[in-house]
Amino acid sequence: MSKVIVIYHSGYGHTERLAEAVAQGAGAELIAIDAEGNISEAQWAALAAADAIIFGTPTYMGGPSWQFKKFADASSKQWFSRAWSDKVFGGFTNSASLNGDKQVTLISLQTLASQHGGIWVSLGNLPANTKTSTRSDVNSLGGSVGFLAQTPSDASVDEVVDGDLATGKAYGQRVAAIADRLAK
Ligand SMILES: Cc1cc2nc3c(=O)[nH]c(=O)nc-3n(C[C@H](O)[C@H](O)[C@H](O)COP(=O)(O)O)c2cc1C
Repeated sequence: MSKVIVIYHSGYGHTERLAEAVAQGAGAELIAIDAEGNISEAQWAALAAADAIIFGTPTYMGGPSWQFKKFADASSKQWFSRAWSDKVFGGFTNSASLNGDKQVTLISLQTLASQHGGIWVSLGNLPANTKTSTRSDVNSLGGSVGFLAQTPSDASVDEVVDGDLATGKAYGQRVAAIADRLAK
């Protein structure tokens, strides 16, 4: 089985719950970027040994959190040595508004993966966009590039939307399955 890592930042815990769902689906190890935007040397080593890396961040002001961006900039060391080249990558983001400009965040995660020479995994689910669709459905936000989630601004961590958790779990499964296929 491939080694998958979900590396994420979460300021207030909502994105963390989604990261846990993605990791559950992927059978992945979780790495949290801390409040200063750092991870340990052991965690950098774990990323180097991974077959697949899934990035996660809340959308803050239409982009990744600064802590995630600090991690992304720090990965320029791995960029120089092509250490993450040909790994499988995925990404997700969560914001308060249905749109909230979070596609911009997702594209920045896809771009980061591409800078590293990675192989990006799309979401793979059809959108749930009919009259009978609800937020409990998989992919009710209608994403395709990666996994998008929306947590209302007044929702507690326990109130993260069930359909988003299901979408995240399915996305994690997809990234892990593709990493397994490429490892053969
Ligand atoms: C500084 C800041 C900026 C934010 N900017 C956006 C935004 O651009 N669009 C949006 O829809 N929500 C925005 N939000 C809401 C967060 O994306 C939302 O509350 C999310 O669930 C937070 O995830 P977290 O608990 O993992 O930090 C912002 C929140 C903060 C604190």
